Amino acid sequence: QTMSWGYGPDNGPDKWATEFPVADGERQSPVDIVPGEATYDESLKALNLQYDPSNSIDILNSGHSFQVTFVDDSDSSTLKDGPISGIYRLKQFHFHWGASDDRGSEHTVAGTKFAAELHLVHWNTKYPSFGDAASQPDGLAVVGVFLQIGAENANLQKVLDAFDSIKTKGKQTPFADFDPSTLLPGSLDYWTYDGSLTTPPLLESVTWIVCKEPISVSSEQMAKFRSLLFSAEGEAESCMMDNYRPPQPLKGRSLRASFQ
Ligand SMILES: NS(=O)(=O)c1ccc(C(=O)NCc2cccc(O)c2)cc1
Ligand SMILES: [Zn+2]
Repeated sequence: QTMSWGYGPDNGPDKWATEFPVADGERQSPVDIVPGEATYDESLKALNLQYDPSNSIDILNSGHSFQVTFVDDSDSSTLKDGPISGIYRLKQFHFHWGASDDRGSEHTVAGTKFAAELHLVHWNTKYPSFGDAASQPDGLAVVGVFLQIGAENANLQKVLDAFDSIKTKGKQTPFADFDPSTLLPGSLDYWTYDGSLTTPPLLESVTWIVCKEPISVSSEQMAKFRSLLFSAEGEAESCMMDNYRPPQPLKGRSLRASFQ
């Protein structure tokens, strides 16, 4: 019985290719973003993110991260413009983080690791559902935001305050009226490239949009992230940390910048 994927020595990123051969594919994520190698593209539009806080439903410990899930049966929380065409709906947001403040992000910037990375996951409404979109080359668009150690982030704290009721894998609790735009940086300058999901099934269906400006998180708040468990209730406790995939080869892909 093959163990399910995770981030440990026996089931972590170096082992994923066995069950998910696309792990060695041509458009895998994350990547190391080298600003000097990005091409400024003046045709790239500004990101148009319109989120309705009433669409937030619940917060879940998925066993790999935690996620806040949104109602996506209408165009009330959407991503438009930027590098994409059409309308993409917000499905969920989640994070990746480290066992210590010196690592945790998936994308890196000229080798620099941030303490954590936020992913806002959207799907292309030209397809009937997230699941259908996830298997299409233009099916998904994920906005990535780096978290850098600094001042406490009051907006992020609202998410962390829900952690006591989702400590173990599979637990979820209502999480209403949360506006994810409060987690966006002041500038929406971004890098963009064609990539994949950063966890199995690693589908090569993601237009990545990584914001240049980080948001802040305090060291104490990062400790709260690490209070979650990978393990389910009744299992041997395993702290949720280092749930990030390291950068993958760019393999000739173009990396564009929306800014000079
Ligand atoms: N870290 S990431 O943003 O690349 C990411 C976003 C979403 C997912 C995800 O939704 N996984 C579950 C899934 C994947 C494909 C089809 C499905 O129905 C569900 C995984 C990774
Ligand atoms: Zn992610």
